[in-house]
Amino acid sequence: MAARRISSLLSRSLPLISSDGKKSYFGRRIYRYSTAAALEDPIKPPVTVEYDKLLINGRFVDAASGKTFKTLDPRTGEVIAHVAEGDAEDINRAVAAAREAFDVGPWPKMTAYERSKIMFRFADLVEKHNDEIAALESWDNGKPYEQSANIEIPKVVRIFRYYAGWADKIHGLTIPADGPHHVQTLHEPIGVAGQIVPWNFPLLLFAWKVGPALACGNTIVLKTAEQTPLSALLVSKLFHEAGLPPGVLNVVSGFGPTVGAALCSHMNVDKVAFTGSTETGKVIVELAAKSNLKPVTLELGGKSPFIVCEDADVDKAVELAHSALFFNQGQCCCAGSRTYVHEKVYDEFVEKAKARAMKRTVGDPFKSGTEQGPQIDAVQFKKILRYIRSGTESGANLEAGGDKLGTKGYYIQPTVFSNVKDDMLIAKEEIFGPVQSILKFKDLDEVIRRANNTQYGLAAGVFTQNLDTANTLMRALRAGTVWINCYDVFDAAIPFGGYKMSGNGREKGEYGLKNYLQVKAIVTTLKNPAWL
Ligand SMILES: NC(=O)c1ccc[n+]([C@@H]2O[C@H](COP(=O)([O-])OP(=O)(O)OC[C@H]3O[C@@H](n4cnc5c(N)ncnc54)[C@H](O)[C@@H]3O)[C@@H](O)[C@H]2O)c1
Repeated sequence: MAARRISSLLSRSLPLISSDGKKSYFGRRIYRYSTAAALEDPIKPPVTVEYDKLLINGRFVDAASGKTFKTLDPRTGEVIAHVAEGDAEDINRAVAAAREAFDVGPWPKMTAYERSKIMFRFADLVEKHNDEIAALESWDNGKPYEQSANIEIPKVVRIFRYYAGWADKIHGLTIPADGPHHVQTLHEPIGVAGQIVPWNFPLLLFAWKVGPALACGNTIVLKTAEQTPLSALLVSKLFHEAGLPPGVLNVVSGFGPTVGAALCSHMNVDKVAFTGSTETGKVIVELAAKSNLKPVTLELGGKSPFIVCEDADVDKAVELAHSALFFNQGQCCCAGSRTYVHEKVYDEFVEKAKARAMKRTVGDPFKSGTEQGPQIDAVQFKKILRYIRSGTESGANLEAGGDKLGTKGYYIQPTVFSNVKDDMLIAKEEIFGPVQSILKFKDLDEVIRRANNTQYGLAAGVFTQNLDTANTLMRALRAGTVWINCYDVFDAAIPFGGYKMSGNGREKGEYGLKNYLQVKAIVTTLKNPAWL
């Protein structure tokens, strides 16, 4: 769809939620958001759903059972589409297609350059259809359209170009060994990769998984999240238009305990890559171990610290900490969900963080200027509201927000708690919503100990102008990524993954290729000595 048409639809006048209401509550003044009249009349998304079946062996097909499930609009809870619901039988069909495309070919037998050309063509097609794909992503997920169109889909394009560039640069080594032997290694694709993605970044995580797997010559059966099945079907169609042979990329929509479990348990799947909760990650590893011991890479949950040191420029730190937490409705595995602030700047920081949250524009994702849309679904919505209640009940100060917005869909007020203690649930567990928890600290040793005192280790943020402080923290923090004076920098070349129970393996960058390669050692006897 033409970009012009989409932007004209988006500029329809619709008021955003204003945030200037105030109300006395338990003797304290807290801020309240005004009634969300604007949310009652959702903007019609500028896209239609064309693909709602399973994609197996290059064709869109119904589920073997004929069943479908509903995918819902998070703005209203209304049905967007009925999508074919796969189960174990469909996984069998998809794995058979992927197996054939791997064992017989053509994918791993094509030259790397031919594979890379198809991936580059696909990236061009995604770029061409950017606005249409972004609209579908935002409709199914609830994230602001401008975020999808200007950040996420361009990043999908970048990831595919990055890995297309790697396809013909993957090679092994020659190794000097004792004795009369010529030793070399081949870096070979693993085979059929099972990939399971969550709903918070449906296409970006599709790209993180599909890009490196295809560059290395693997074939794929991918399971989308049941909340967001649509965008992967659309782009997979484009991949076939770009020349991807049938069977190389199969997409099976459906639920975790059926489709997901069948994929992880399948004896003909050679590897599983999973992104989702730590709880489900444990199930995945167990299913893989109990079947054929396939290797598993995991990108799981987090409770990442964002540390504001005493020398920080408070205004900049407030803005960065705000986006570190609230980006994508707070639904980020690496959200900076424990904001540690030095006592010298704490009071000023809390006041400004509250004011910033109050200014956050919550509204229809298709309205230009919206920073925050609805949460993904009723389950997450209720869970977040329970955490907010728990924060208040455990004695944290509710500085802003604290409630839902509107009567339709899953909108939640940007919420800020101060005076949060490490042992409160809101400081320990992953909320996955727009709830900022601010904690006070006195010195570096203390904040290092507290920041590391978690089962997670996905990411950390540090805000300081002092080089020694930055150097100390970047080494002491036990996390897969440490962002210094920045946050959420997701370049295609930068590896991403977790320490501890945030997962294992790294996605993106050169490291991401390792998940999809195995090493074969070739040893050839030489005449002794070889040069005679
Ligand atoms: N580390 C990362 O890169 C990263 C990125 C995004 C999200 N996450 C994490 O994902 C979680 C939110 O996503 P969610 O609620 O959809 O997680 P989830 O674990 O419930 O679901 C993720 C995916 O796993 C599937 N699944 C569920 N049960 C399964 C089973 N028994 N067998 C196989 N597959 C199964 C789901 O259908 C979905 O596709 C958060 O904890 C978040 O931190 C991590």
